[in-house]
Amino acid sequence: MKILSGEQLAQADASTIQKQQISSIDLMERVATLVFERLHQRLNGAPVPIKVFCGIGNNGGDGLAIARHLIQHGYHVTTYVTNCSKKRSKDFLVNYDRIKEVTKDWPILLSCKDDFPEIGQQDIVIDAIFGTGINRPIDGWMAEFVEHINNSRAFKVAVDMPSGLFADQAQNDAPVIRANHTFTFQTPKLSFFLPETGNLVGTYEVINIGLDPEYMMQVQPLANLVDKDLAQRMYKNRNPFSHKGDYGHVLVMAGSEGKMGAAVLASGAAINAGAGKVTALIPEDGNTILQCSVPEVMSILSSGESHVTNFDHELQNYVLCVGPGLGLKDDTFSAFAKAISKQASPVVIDADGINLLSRDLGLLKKIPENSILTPHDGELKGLIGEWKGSYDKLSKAQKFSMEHKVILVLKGAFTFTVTPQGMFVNDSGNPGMATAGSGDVLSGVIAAFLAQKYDPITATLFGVYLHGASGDLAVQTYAHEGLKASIISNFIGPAILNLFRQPQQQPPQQQ
Ligand SMILES: NC(=O)C1=CN([C@@H]2O[C@H](COP(=O)(O)OP(=O)(O)OC[C@H]3O[C@@H](n4cnc5c(N)ncnc54)[C@H](OP(=O)(O)O)[C@@H]3O)[C@@H](O)[C@H]2O)[C@@H](O)CC1
Ligand SMILES: Nc1ncnc2c1ncn2[C@@H]1O[C@H](COP(=O)(O)OP(=O)(O)O)[C@@H](O)[C@H]1O
Ligand SMILES: [K+]
Repeated sequence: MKILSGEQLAQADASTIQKQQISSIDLMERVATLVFERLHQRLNGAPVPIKVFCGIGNNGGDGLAIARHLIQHGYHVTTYVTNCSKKRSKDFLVNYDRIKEVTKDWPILLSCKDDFPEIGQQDIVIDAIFGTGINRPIDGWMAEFVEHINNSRAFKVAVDMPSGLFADQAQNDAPVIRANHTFTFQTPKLSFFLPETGNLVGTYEVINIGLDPEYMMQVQPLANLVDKDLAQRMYKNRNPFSHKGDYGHVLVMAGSEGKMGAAVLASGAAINAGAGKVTALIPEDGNTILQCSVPEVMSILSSGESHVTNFDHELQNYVLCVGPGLGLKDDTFSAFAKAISKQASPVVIDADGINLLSRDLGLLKKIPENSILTPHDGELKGLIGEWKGSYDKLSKAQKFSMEHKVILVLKGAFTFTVTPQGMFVNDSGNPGMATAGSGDVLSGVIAAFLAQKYDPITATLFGVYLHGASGDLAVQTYAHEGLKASIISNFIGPAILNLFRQPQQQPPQQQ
């Protein structure tokens, strides 16, 4: 699914009005009806007090139309307009009049602090103050009003976006409604996925409002969301007559004294994700640990006892995955430099591999095009330097990716994959995955898909998605707290099966 900017959504809106021969007021009615239906489905006529707060632009127009539908269906609705400007949108004004068709009461105008209504714990607040048209931080009495809503314990539903939030631009500590749930139109917004603002959205639900398909198809998005649908389309079926040679060989160069687990996790994950063969190049003292932990993985011992000191072996045709638990000793650096210089096809570099690379960024010239680097934020600093906020980080990462022709996997709650061709946001995963070693598993999984001849971008996106999806399945049995890296690895197979499982149908209702 594409993630568009506020500006692109406005263009999509205009293109829809032109091509579908629909007026803007009818499009607003379509949108409001879709939101109402979802609310009605959940509320099922419950007599809860609903307070609808509307701005004076089209987001406010949506709010007024939603309020009208709710009133028409017997809900207990009070409608308010935040009277912050005289410049009201045309479609806001039409819906302002239309509400009179269903109630004797005009919406209550709010113009200052004295007008703020009390908001009860049982209330449902519908936030339709500002959407994508916000063009500056909310200030003055409106800022106090946002705080007033946030201080209430009511359940808050945002229309399109929590008011005050910018769709795709940095904002400092500007006031924003802290929503519990957001109905967003056509595409989610970039700010939903960033750590500074993602928590303001609550859970989100995308409503397809039928914007012009031709525009949606050709527009170059800010990013693409990788969800179950897309992951399913990436999967490659196996040929019944295939053998292990068809699924590639991963060479995991990893581990040092006290960190052999990283080598075990990365190489074990490569096996679990379907690599035909996996070999670990590890320090001598780690051999027993590795062979006892994952018998499916072969080993090559480096001459160093406690850390890897050389890259001498006879293997041909393998995919290199280098870095987990490798350590930062000088002779490990030389072995790392030799290893990456010998590669002709894309490699996966993680953890200490990235730290070693940061020691001499000149080595980037030796890395094959489309190699995959999987830094967490600490490791990323060695590559792109410091940044100020997520938008700056993403822009520096994009520059780095294009300049060095590499794929960057920026790990986090929503992992961003930055490629020279564009940016992708991953939709799977949960906070149970914030546990030591889960990144090692990810690097093994991505290398396994490279070995299975997925192209580098697909191997990365599919690997990142499945890694998160494994965590999401495992958490149902282990809870966030009980999740650990080896469990995530063991759920990769079930996560692949789950890609093709349909959501359970509700049993038909008895008459
Ligand atoms: N995309 C689609 O296809 C569809 C979109 N639809 C809906 O339209 C919404 C976008 O509507 P929109 O463009 O009218 O902007 P909106 O968010 O209502 O706010 C703009 C108003 O707020 C004002 N204003 C701005 N910042 C302010 C501030 N800090 N403090 C105070 N005032 C501020 C600004 O005034 P001004 O800058 O002139 O002072 C202007 O009057 C979108 O989110 C969705 O809900 C659907 O109905 C149909 C399909
Ligand atoms: N809150 C979260 N939600 C979703 N995924 C998460 C969350 N926290 C961590 N993860 C995932 O867990 C992995 C952690 O990787 P990393 O920090 O490299 O761990 P380690 O270095 O211990 O192996 C990443 O893939 C990251 O996206
Ligand atoms: K809103």
